[in-house]
Amino acid sequence: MSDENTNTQGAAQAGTNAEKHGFQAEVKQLLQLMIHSMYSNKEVFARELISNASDALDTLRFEGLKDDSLFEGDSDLQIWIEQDKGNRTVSISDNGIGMTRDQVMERIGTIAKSGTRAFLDSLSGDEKKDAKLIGQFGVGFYSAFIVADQVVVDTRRGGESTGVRWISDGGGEYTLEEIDKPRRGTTVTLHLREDEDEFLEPYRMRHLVKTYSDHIAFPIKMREQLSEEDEKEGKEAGWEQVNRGAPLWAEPKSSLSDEDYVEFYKHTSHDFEDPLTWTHNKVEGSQEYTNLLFIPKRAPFDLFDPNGKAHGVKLYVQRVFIMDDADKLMPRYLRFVKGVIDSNDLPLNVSREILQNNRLLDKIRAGSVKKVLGLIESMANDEDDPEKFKTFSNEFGTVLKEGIVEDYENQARIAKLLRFKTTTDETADPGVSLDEYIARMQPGQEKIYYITADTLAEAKHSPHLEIFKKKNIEVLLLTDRVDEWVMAHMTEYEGKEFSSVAKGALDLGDAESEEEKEQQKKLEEESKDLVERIKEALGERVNEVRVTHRLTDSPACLVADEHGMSAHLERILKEAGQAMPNSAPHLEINPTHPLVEKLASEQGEDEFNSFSQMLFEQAVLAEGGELEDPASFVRRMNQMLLAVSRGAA
Ligand SMILES: Nc1ncnc2c1ncn2[C@@H]1O[C@H](COP(=O)(O)OP(=O)(O)OP(=O)(O)O)[C@@H](O)[C@H]1O
Repeated sequence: MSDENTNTQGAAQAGTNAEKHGFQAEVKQLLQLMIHSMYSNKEVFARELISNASDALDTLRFEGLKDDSLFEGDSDLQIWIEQDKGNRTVSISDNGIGMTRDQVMERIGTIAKSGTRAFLDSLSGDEKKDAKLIGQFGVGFYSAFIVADQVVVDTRRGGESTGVRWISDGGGEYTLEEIDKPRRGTTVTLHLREDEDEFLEPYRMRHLVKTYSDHIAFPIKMREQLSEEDEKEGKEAGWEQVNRGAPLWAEPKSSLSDEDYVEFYKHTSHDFEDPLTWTHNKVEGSQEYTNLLFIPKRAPFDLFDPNGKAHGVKLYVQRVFIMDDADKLMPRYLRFVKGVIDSNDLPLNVSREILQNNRLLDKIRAGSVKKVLGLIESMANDEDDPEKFKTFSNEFGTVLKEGIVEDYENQARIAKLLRFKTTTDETADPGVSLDEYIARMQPGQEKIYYITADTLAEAKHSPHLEIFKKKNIEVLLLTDRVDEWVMAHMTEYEGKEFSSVAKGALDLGDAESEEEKEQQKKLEEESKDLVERIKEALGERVNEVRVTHRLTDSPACLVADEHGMSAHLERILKEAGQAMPNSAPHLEINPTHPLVEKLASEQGEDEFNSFSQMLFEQAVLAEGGELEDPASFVRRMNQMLLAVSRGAA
């Protein structure tokens, strides 16, 4: 067994048939950054390489279910760690699935993750901060270069006749050559850097394995430690298992410590930070399964990248790894959840096709979603430790919102967990809940009001909010990209309807007194002529002109149809390249505003027209919209300024 676990004498020299290849530019940059910013956490290499070995064993066990020949008669799956003081190397070997030459080129030397470039650009140069970010990106195999100045990978895929050797010093190039490799699987040999001799000490590596990889489901073996006597006699050390070697999730909760969970999380998720929280359940009854699900502390950099592939939740059947296609196990809106689900009932020879429409799996998924929502609820209700929910909400609140659309069955539960900035409390961290909103609704107020906009400033200063401010009615300020879409699907909460302040004729219900309603009616009567004249002047640019109910300080604003799209949504869709029919908005005017009074007294036809256009155009701007003909707006504005200054002179 031992003969294969180290592959070189001193620094490895590429053989004569070796080919040189260059790293992808991103890899080069990531390597340099990693070596510098991760140095204070250099021991992560052990966890990362052992995780990769364990994944390779999992894959072999799964593929071997269908193709027994992959095992090549050796189904005793293990990981070996060998230290060689003479050559100053540490090697980590597995008899897992291994890689073909093409796979090596594809997987080591390139980074397939989408958004890598953007990620690298987002690094600040501050080593401490960057270390956290890189950790979240997944340092993986490349972490080997933190402690090694040369890394050699020998690998042979199960069933292939030849192996391949990959050698690199992390400087931008690697060589590849064909080798003879009797044992299937992979050996990664690290030629340690000058000051890294600590990793040659057996107790140091054992400690690392115990600390970080105790619950890897496969035996991790190291050399027995010989007594002085045995050494004198020249006895060769055998192998002994140094980790616990049982899958953590299968053990009873009572025997596990928080450290056990944290260590396991870091392994399965390749996360660098501790998880925020977790839930571990053994479900028995008509279905038997175990789930161990974690919520991370930080959103991955590609959370909103449609091509981003999160590590997500892994499916096991009777402890055998089956797949990590997170979509089947967790809905999209919980894509940040990590961990394992292990079923006792699914057949071991399941294929992805079978899993496509599997009722058992659907039930497991539904049960696991309920557990995750329960976990979030317990954070939200934990008054002793509000920080956790704050972190959760700030990192994942936006994704959770997608659940309103995606998971109708749990909509009410999800809505309860959302937090919003509002006109009453825009500094609340993480925000105001709908329950809090309802508790402070004004007497007579029946609806939950909201406004959507691109930015908080735009939302806050919208003229649509004027009457709400005056009446002390709280309005939710929605500025996430998904908000329009979410609100189209969330019509009510606890029997209270949602209402956009920018849509339809405003009805404040009993929040308005009879007297106010009378006054409004009177104003509408008196302004009939003015409304008609403005409508005539604006023609097709507006749908309807009416006297506002919303404004107290502004002269005019735009309003969308009750059931139509808000101007904000129309803009989002246009920006996304969707062809939009040009739907004209309603213009609401405030006849008590001095500018509108001035307009009403304008006798000249041309002046009235020009003034009306300007009123409309400033309403478009106040809404965050763009003018089709900004130059004409500026011309009209200048004309008016001149007229005013002449009048003043
Ligand atoms: N011991 C191994 N046996 C087989 N394949 C391996 C082994 N180590 C690495 N690989 C392959 O190389 C790929 C890249 O590994 P790397 O550790 O960089 O990234 P990762 O494990 O996919 O994700 P992360 O960046 O989160 O660690 C792996 O996905 C795997 O396909």
